[in-house]
Amino acid sequence: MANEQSWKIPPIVQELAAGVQEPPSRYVVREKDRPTVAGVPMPEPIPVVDLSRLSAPSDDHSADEAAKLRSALQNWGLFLAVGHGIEPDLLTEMMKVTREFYSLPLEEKQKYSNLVNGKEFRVEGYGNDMVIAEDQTLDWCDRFYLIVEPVSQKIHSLWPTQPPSFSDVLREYTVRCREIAEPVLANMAKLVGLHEGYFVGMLEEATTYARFNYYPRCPRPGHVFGLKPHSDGSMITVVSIDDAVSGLQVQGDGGVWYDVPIVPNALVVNVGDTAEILSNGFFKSPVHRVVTNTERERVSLGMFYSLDPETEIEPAPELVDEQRPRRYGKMKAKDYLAELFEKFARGGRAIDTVKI
Ligand SMILES: O=C(O)CCC(=O)C(=O)O
Ligand SMILES: [Fe+2]
Repeated sequence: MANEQSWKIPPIVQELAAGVQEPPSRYVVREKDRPTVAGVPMPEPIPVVDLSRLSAPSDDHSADEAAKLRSALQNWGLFLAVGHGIEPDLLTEMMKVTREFYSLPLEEKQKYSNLVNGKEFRVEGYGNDMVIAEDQTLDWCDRFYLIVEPVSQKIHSLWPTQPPSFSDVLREYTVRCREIAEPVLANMAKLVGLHEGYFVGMLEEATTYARFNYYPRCPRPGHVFGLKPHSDGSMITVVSIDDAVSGLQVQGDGGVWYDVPIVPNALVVNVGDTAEILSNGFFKSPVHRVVTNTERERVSLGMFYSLDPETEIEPAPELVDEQRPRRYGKMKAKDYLAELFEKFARGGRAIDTVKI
């Protein structure tokens, strides 16, 4: 029986997409906000940073690479990481089990639903957007969120038993991804004149979320968002994007949307709102979105390095002075996350609520 709140429980897009010729109206973006599916190629090539060079003992290479990182983070808030040490086989395997998970029958995936008792939304689990308003525009994607670190925060019952290797591959990938995040954060701290361990230290015992995204084919890519424009709430995010199907776009100066190209075995690393706030605006958390296509489904996996829920997010005192007054207020990480979901649902940005 449909009750008055049934709009709060959106359908699984994968199921919906299999049966419709047109996206239902709840997915259709207002005309003025609709995406141009072929984004603009980057005006300059998207920065590629070789992490093996960045971490090499001080020599010319590491200085060159640090300069590239600086310009990438200041101009785009995002770069493609190569030389990151994760073997191509592990990347391939991670994406393979992601696709296999989404190929499972609906009843199997629903065992990990993000709706507690079939109605209360929580971040972790499998499903769709948190719906807070009946007129909210929904995204053309399904997602599966898991806390992967620290072990004490994991919700073990949400770790899928199918495909059988999913959990092992994810555990291995989590360890290896942290080996990427930490040197990037150490270099980011150095770029703003903080000691190397400043940001890394804040992430010890903090929460890392894995978000598996699934974007079904869409009969009208120009009318929907795979993922609406947003910035991530994390400190940084490491994303493994589909190696064959593009769709990720980043907003550059003047509001222009640029396609992020696929570079084999590279990972996308982007700054999140937390790093923007902690750095007092030195780093910019880029607005990005995902567009769909008529031909092929697409998957991606984001690892969101976030602060411990009880920690206050606020500019590092060392980065606030008369020349650079404080640009952001403070908010507990857990409250920021709640704000992020709320704002995301309404198409806004949480960071705007703490800007001074
Ligand atoms: O699918 C992608 O390429 C990006 C996903 C993303 O931006 C996110 O999960 O926050
Ligand atoms: Fe994102």
